[in-house]
Amino acid sequence: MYRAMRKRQIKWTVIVFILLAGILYLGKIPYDEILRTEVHTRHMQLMKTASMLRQEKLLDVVQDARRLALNSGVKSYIETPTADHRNKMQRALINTSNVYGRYDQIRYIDLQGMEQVRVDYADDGAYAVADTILQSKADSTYVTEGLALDEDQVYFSPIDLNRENGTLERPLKPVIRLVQKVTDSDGEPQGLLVLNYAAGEFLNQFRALFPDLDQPMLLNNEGYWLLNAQADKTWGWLLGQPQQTLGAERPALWKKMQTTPGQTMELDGDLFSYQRFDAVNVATNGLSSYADERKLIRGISTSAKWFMLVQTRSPQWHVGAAYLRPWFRVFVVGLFLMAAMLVYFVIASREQRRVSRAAQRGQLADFKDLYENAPIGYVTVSASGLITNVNHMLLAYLGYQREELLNDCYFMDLVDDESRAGLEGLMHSLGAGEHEQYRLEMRCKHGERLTVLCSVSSRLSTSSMLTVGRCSVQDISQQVSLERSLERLAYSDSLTGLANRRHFDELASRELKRLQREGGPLTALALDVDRFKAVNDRYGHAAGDKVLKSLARHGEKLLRGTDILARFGGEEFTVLLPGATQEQGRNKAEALRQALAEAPVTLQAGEVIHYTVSIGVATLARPEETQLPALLKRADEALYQAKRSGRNRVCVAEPEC
Ligand SMILES: Nc1nc2c(ncn2[C@@H]2O[C@H](COP(=O)(O)OP(=O)(O)OP(=O)(O)O)[C@@H](O)[C@H]2O)c(=O)[nH]1
Repeated sequence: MYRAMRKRQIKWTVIVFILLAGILYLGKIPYDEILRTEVHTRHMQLMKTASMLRQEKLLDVVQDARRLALNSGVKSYIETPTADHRNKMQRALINTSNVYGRYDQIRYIDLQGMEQVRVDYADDGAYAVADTILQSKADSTYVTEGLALDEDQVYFSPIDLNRENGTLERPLKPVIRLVQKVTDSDGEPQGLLVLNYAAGEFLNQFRALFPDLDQPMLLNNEGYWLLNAQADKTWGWLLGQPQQTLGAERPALWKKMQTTPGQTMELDGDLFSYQRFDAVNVATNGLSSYADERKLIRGISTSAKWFMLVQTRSPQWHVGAAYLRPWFRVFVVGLFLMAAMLVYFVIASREQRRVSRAAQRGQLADFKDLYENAPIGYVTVSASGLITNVNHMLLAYLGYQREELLNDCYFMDLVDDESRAGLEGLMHSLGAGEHEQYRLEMRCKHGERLTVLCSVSSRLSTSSMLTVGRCSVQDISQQVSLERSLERLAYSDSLTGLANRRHFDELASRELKRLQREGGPLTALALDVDRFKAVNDRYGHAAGDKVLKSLARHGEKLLRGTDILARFGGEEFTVLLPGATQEQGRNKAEALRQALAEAPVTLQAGEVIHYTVSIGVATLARPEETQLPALLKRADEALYQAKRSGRNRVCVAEPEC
């Protein structure tokens, strides 16, 4: 049994563990979705901020160029290109470079593409380079584009790395060239202002916007990295590494970025968010004061189309997840332990209940068996005495079918009126919860009576009201019959059935007490068969017995109900006549003598035995119990006197003094 229980416990523990794991896993899915959404929201917010930052930076550069174009030093050289005015222009350019610190170079290039003034920015400040290293930039795209500008337009070059004399400057210096056309007071174009914006500033600020959990990247329109945590992947098209593109590394992502507006996607467990940088959307970024400027910016919509890409690696995007915290792991272990304990206790208690129910069923079956097949009768009654159950033996006792009694018959209806008192006592004991025994006469179906011994037991409610009563019913008819036989044997003469000496003494004592209370005389007769020995001798002992029985029957007939006739032994009989005076006693004795003398006994052989009796009579006028032996003695003496006087006669004893 315990092994089966252990197996069930293990089986259910495994099932509950699988269910719990399933629930936790299912709970993790939406939870991860929330985390993804949080990361996505953060990515989007930061990219929006970055977009605004970029826009702000570019428009600041435009503003700087505009201001510089209006600078008096610049203007004076344009109007009158003297050496003095050139110095003024140089100072203006140096000034601007120093004030903002974000221009690697600021140049003034004439309409032929020749550098007229060039101010470089170094760690210790801006300075004008020597005239000897000024170069012609007529072949540069930005010069061509600049010369084609309308008035008030500016041109932004694509981002590039700065070169010195044709070779890339180290460390790498990302640069965006801004070209502003300048005109004289007549509106005639005179040259170009070219500001090399050191974009490293912006790239660093862009990077600093994002927390360490995220890896922000910038890519140009062709998928080359401008910014990447792995620096060796950047500027591939300028460093002779054309394969270093996002398109080569993650084709699916790159394709998605080109076809779908900004969104988040998960690749190999990492979360990616991307967004296109689009200068045309300046107004939507809240920089409405610059809204008009965008119309004036040329080239930005194509050459400066970048992509922002933010990657948050798998461990990072759920780094704050509750299920990675130590307390959650403790909670889960606790949960599983509790589940295991719960399974253990539930199954143990179910097993205990099962065992207990089986035991109860066994007990109930035993009880039913004992009840139904008991060798004595059982009857169960409700509070009103209605029979609700009865066993086989009681049905056999009474001769009923079960359906004749069940729920249709009251126990009282089965008890004889003679036992009313016993029945009342029985019902009282049932109601009081007493265990008592009652001897009752029950009525059988066909009218016979059955003497039974009923033992009662009952179940009471909490308010001491009878709920169920039960009686065990034992048939004691045989016992009662035996008792009566024994009683007869103990109190009667076995030959004649008359009272024996013992019974006579009891009956006489009772009568004496009554007479003492009520008053009245008492007469005793002593009766003896005359020459009985001769009867025995002549006809045999059996014939003598027949004579004695005949005498007893005739004597009983002649006497009153209150008179007591007893055989003391042999052929001697005694009669007690309560309330009879001496005269009445003598008359009764005489009547008895005559009747017996006239009642001979006929034997089977046809012989007739005539016999006579002698009777002695003695009377007590005021009897007392102690006087009985003396009374009987006096009657005996009178009997002897009758014998001596010739027999077949009545003699009366002298009254006592
Ligand atoms: N058949 C029979 N005889 C009995 C019984 N009890 C005593 N007897 C006999 O009764 C006889 C009594 O005889 P006795 O005492 O001599 O007296 P009797 O013959 O009647 O003579 P008297 O009394 O003097 O008239 C004896 O023979 C006993 O054996 C009995 O129960 N049945």
